[in-house]
Amino acid sequence: MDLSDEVEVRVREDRNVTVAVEGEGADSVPLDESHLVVRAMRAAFDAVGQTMPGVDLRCRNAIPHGRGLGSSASAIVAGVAATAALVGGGRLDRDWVFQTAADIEGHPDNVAPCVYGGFTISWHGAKTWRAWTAAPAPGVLPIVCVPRRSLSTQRARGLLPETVPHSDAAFSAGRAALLVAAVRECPELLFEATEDRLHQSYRAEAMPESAALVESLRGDGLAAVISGAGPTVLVLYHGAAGDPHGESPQKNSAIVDSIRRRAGTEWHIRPLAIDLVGVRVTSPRS
Ligand SMILES: Nc1ncnc2c1ncn2[C@@H]1O[C@H](COP(=O)(O)OP(=O)(O)O)[C@@H](O)[C@H]1O
Ligand SMILES: N[C@@H](CCOP(=O)(O)O)C(=O)O
Repeated sequence: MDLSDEVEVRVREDRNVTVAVEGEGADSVPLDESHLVVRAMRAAFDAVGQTMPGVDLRCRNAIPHGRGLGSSASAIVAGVAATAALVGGGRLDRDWVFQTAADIEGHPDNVAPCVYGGFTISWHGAKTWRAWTAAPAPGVLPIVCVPRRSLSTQRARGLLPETVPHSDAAFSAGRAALLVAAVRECPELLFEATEDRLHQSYRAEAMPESAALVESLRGDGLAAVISGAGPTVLVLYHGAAGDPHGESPQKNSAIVDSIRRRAGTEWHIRPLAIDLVGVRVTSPRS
């Protein structure tokens, strides 16, 4: 989705590292070596066998933290992409960034869309992280409902059971396959494709308001799910069910207004474009 942080990196003459943060996380993230972008840069320099130079980092953050919108993956990808550009003379090797960032994050779920943009499926192959990317069908509009309260991915993970019933696993495999067809070609199937039996009910106790909003929006026929590990609610909208005209700007704005009314003032409702490019490195500013 088209929601991104910006990290400006200036190489220093000495080995010191400074961090300045504006926007999301400005009052909570550390400003020292433990800052996630610094950690990612250091790990990426280690991976290429080079010593990290001193840098001044300026982070302008737009992605809310701990909301299931992949802020940690974005920070890691920013640090690794900056390193790739510094060691590669400005050239961005996306595949290397993907491998390195997924190693650091420990899974590729959010790193893959950050690096490549679009709709991605990612997994671990025999030896390396793998990703398949494609553009969603025209007119699929993601709408995120972001609550004020955050929830760490670590806590949400802790609520998942070690095992699930075989019937739920089979149901989920079918829905995962259906989701690919729905996002790529048949958005009218998005509602059924987003039925979940793998994580939402287990995590509901940690985010009851999100679980209630998902249920209420799905009651209206909207394809609402928990985004990532939560607590953001994501709606994948594509016109009203049975409407032959599909989406339109007016209808999109009407649906956003209706979600706003339903969710209430505790939620920030944002329609987001789909970014098909992924991480970008721009030339040094003068
Ligand atoms: N831009 C950033 N800069 C520094 N640290 C970050 C940044 N984004 C995320 N983090 C770290 O990652 C944590 C959130 O990660 P996580 O719980 O996985 O949630 P999310 O769904 O937002 O990725 C934050 O509390 C912070 O420690
Ligand atoms: N899909 C994974 C990872 C979610 O990460 P997040 O940072 O988007 O919350 C999961 O559900 O655990």
